[in-house]
Formats: sequence, structure tokens, C-alpha cells
Amino acid sequence: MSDLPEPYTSAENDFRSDTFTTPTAEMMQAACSASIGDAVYNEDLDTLALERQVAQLAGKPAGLFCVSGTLSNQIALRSHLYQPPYSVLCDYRAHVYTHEAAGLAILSQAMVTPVVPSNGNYLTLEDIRRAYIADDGDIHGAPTRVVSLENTLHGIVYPVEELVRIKAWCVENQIRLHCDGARLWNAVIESGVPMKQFGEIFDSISICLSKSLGAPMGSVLVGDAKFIKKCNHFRKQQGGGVRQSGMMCRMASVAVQGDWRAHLARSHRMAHELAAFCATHGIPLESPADTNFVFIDLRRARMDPDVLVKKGLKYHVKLMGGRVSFHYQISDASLERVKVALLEAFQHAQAHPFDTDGPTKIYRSESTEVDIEGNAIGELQTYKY
Ligand SMILES: Cc1ncc(COP(=O)(O)O)c(C=O)c1O
Ligand SMILES: C[C@@H](O)[C@H](N)C(=O)O
Repeated sequence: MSDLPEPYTSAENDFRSDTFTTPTAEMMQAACSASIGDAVYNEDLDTLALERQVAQLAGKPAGLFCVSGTLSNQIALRSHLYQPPYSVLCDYRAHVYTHEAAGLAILSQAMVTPVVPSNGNYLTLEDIRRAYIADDGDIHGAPTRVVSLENTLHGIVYPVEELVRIKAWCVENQIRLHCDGARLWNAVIESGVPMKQFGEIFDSISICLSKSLGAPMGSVLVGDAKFIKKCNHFRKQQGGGVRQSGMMCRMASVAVQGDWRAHLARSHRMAHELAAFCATHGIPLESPADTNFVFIDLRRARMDPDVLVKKGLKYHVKLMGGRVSFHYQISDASLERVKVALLEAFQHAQAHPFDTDGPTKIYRSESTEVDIEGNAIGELQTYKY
């Protein structure tokens, strides 16, 4: 039995992120008969099969298995960038900008143009045109070489018509278009747009297997063959050239061949139910709960995130801030408990409003002991990461 306190050993009550999905017995079984070739030499059959499978889903000629979405995004962006000075334009909340440890600055030596969407939810072509840096010979600038979009971003589904407009403009201006598709599976379910259509729009897509799909790790980066060859070069440089990756890839293949559509649809239904609960009780949300995330607007709710986390522990659900993440392993009972925890935290905020002028972090981890009533013992340790 794990020596971790019970709350930290299951996914059924883990609302911190869909990255906490745990591998299924079927995945573990499949790993036992996975191929064991050396993937650096392109000799691992299950790795090659997964790369082919995901590339075909996206309608792209080639795919590359990466051990993380961060690696996949960063080597894609690096491979699109030639001859600095150059810059990457993205949403100010984009993971490639806010949560990949300045990879763009360090690996790509790129400037970033973070843009606030005028509609509050997703960048439009007008937002991009207003903010991009033209390659017009002005020696002061770092021309925009890549637009990096995220679909979904904070669970918000990108309207495909807007993506088509942005794509046409990027082609006209010789600007590459990358998609951080950590949750593209969720966008496919909610929008009904097939993955192949996103493959026609984006030059490259990083498709995560470790979030809502539930694989233990990894992403597949897809694009044209020449581009993926260069990405493989940067993957090796960054230490991502792994050897017997067949076990992980076989487990991911089980997820890709599994009933992910039903899984994700259920997680979206649960998120929509919580969003409706929030509307009923006047708990403000930061953005539309299109897919599997409900973002509580802590600032407008004047809610202390630590109180929310503690209420979660009291009702035996794991939270880490204003983002409530759903995935297919969340139980119905946990959904009911997270409603109670949230409502109690909101009522506490109404009696004890919490105002902070600091950033509201979405992602952080905490460790704490809880007493028999579920009240946190000692100070809640919260770590930003
Ligand atoms: C939108 C988004 N992109 C990329 C990543 C990076 O994936 P990984 O954690 O596998 O590096 C994450 C987080 O997992 C994410 O939420
Ligand atoms: C923490 C962050 O990197 C992760 N992608 C998440 O969404 O939980």
C-alpha cells in the first residue's frame, strides 16, 4: 500500500488537472507485450505505430513521439524558427509562454508577443494583425515567424472559422502556424470538427496523450516529413531521444484506440453541470466552460484559493486553485462533493472577502495532512510550479 496519505493515491477525486488520470489495467497489460526496439534508431515498432496512428488521425505525413507536451511544443517552435531575431505570437495565457520555463527564450532565443484576446476568450485575426511584428526590414524589430495557438485554451474551444481566417493570413505573410493541442481531443468532441481539419490548418500540432486521454505520458508532434526530421534532431539535442519507448507508446495506443470520445463527452457533461451549479449560486466564472475545465473567477468571487483547497480536502476532493479540471476517471460522487466544497468556500468568501493584487495562479501543488474531519492540519503548503 502506498505510504502517501489516501487522498493522493486516486484520480476519482482529483480535480487539479486532467494530467492526474492514471493508466488503466488494460494499458498496463498491453505494456507487458510491447515492442522493445531502440526508438532512437527508429526500430521500436510500437513507437512507430503510435506516431503513424496519430499522424494519420491528424491527416499529417509524419509524427514524432515526445515524452512530454512541453518538449513537443518547444522543439516544434524551435524547428519553425530560422535566423534570429524573430518572435512568436501567442495568447498571453498560452502554456508555451507561461508554463514551459522560458523554453522559447532559452532554446529558441525567441522573443514572445503575448496578446490579450479582445473578446476575452480566443485571439482573432484582428488581434493578431494588431500585435504582430512585420518582417519589413525595420532593424528595430524581431519579426513574427510563428503564431502559436492553443486549442483548447483554458478549456475554450477555438471556432474553426477563425482558425481558417488566421491560417490564410499566415500563409500570405509567410508565418508558420503551430497548435498546442494538449486538449485538441476535447476540442474535437465539443466542436465536431475532425482532427484532420485541424491538420489542414496548422503546420504542426502537439497532441498530448497524457491529459484527457489518460495515457501515462507523452505527446505526438505531427507535421510534414522534413519538419518532423528536424524536430527529431532537436528532440535528441534536448535529451528526448528515448530508447525502448514501446511500453509507453503501446499504453498510449490503447487510449487512442479506446473509447476516448465517450470518456471526454462524460467529462464535459460533468464540467457543464458544475458550471450550471455555479450559475445557480452566483459563483462567477472566468471563462466559458466549453469542455472539461471550470475556471472559478477567484478575484470576482473574492475567494481565497487556499480556503478553496482546504474545503476540497474537507470534502475529500483535490483542488489546487480556481481551475476545476474534469477527466473521465472523476466519480459522480466526487462531483457532488466538489459542489459542496465550492459552495462552502464561496459562502466563506462572502463573510470573509479575500482580495489579492498578486497573480491568481491556476496551477500549483500543495501537500497537507488532514485530520479525521478532513480539516487541514498545520499550514497548507502551496508551491507554485
Ligand atoms: C495546454 C498545455 N500544453 C502543454 C502542456 C505540457 O504538457 P506536459 O505536462 O506533458 O509537458 C500542458 C500541461 O500538461 C498543457 O496544459
Ligand atoms: C501544470 C500544467 O503544466 C499542466 N499542463 C496542467 O494543465 O495541469
